[in-house]
Amino acid sequence: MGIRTGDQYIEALKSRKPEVWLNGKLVESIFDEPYFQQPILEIARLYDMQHDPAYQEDLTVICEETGERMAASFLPPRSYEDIMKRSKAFEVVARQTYGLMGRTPDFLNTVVTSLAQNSWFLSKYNKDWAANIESYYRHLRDNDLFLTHAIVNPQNDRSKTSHEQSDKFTHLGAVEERPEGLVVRGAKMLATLAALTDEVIIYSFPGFAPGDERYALAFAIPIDTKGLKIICREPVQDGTRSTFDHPLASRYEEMDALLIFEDVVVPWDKVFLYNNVEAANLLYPMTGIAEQPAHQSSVRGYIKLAFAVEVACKVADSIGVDQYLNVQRDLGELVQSVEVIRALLRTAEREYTMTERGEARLNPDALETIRGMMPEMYPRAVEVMQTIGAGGLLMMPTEADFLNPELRPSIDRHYGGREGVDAELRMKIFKLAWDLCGEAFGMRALQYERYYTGDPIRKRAIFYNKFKKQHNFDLVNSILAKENCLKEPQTN
Ligand SMILES: Cc1cc2nc3c(=O)[nH]c(=O)nc-3n(C[C@H](O)[C@H](O)[C@H](O)COP(=O)(O)OP(=O)(O)OC[C@H]3O[C@@H](n4cnc5c(N)ncnc54)[C@H](O)[C@@H]3O)c2cc1C
Repeated sequence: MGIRTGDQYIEALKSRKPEVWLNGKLVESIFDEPYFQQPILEIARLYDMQHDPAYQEDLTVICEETGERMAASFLPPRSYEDIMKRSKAFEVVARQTYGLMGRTPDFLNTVVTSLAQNSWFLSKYNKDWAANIESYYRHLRDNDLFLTHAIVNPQNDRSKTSHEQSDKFTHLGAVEERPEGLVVRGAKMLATLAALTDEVIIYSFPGFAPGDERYALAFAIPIDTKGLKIICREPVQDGTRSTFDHPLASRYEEMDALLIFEDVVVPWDKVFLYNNVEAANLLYPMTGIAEQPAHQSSVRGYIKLAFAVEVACKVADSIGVDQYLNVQRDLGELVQSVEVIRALLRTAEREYTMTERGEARLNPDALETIRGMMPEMYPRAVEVMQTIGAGGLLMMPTEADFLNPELRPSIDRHYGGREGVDAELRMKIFKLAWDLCGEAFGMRALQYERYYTGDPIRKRAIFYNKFKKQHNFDLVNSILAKENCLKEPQTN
């Protein structure tokens, strides 16, 4: 089939009925559910862009195997040109959603592409796993499917591993092997956009201990597979909020969910890893699933940060406070943080290396530095926005007030900004800012930057430990090696 249109994506959504729970109710029709409608249209728009002559060259490439167009995120990177082709595609998608939708289809396309490109690693343990991921990659690519993923065990008791939890199926694990497939039971988090996707892929961060064999799993299934329960978090919008009042929250709500597997049968040809703690722990370091998705998320994060910084600058300019030194200092800091991320991204792309098997991998240190800095830089941008917007963020009336002819003269008189910024423009700017720095939507977007790629604290500690192991400390060693003799005291 090749690249899908938005309509084809929506038709697929309408054709199935996954078990999605929202606000205590089973969702009857995903497409007709008001909470989901606008985000569905945003995703559909991304599929349509693949067919739009204005974007097609940036977003798609011709598949060598099929001769059809495919999303550029399915292109296995084998050169600098491939890296930059993908980078451009990630950026076009990110710009469309202002970086606020983190789990657009391109994200997991890169995960499956990197797993398939490195199937040699799985074949060391089981030839079928390698063949399964390769054919899954083709299935995903050729049908242009939309995936969610859940790779983290719910918190429950973090001081214990999976097999030590009081219930052995609190965390997702294998129950039994049957001829038709592997039966799995338990929960996994935090599947963003799960209700709106076609399929889900499960794998895990490293960290399995002996005894955790049943939890060492990787597989994929359609989102409407029997026994898969999707429980959504409390929504941040209800589908009726005005785009004037909530220009971002009303459009880009990415619903997160807990996935509970109630004796779900995973066909054997969709199992990529099972019952092998060593393979599960090495999956990240050996297959590039850290780097390829990190490329997508770095580009997206860069756009999101750049957007937040632009909003902060507009807030300051609209009320004339950016003439003050302290405000200029804060905004200058934010602009520099965008430049830091941009520079790191370009470094990661330029300083790629080729693996023995021909994969072009971005510089992992630069990518990890982006992932280490963003959890501080993005919240800082939000904090500066709150500080500069101050009380003004809390006095904005609604679209209904604005449209009321009785109120309008007062609004026009009292809600304007500096000269040249009328009440409508100022309200629009401040409402953008409020969605980012006050609304639940904005707090979720902030929490996303902190945690979407794992715990930033432990990730930074891992980064330091790797540095210590691999770095030769030649600068300091060279001075230590010099003969810095203590001078003998001069005697006359
Ligand atoms: C908005 C959002 C969207 C997300 N989307 C997805 C998604 O689509 N798919 C997906 O799979 N995941 C997703 N995630 C989940 C994300 O991967 C996890 O939140 C992240 O890995 C952190 O894990 P945790 O939330 O369980 O925190 P925990 O690991 O439980 O950490 C909680 C706190 O305890 C500390 N802590 C916990 N364990 C230890 C330890 N062993 N040593 C030292 N300190 C410890 C941490 O430092 C942290 O401060 C999303 C998260 C967010 C916030």
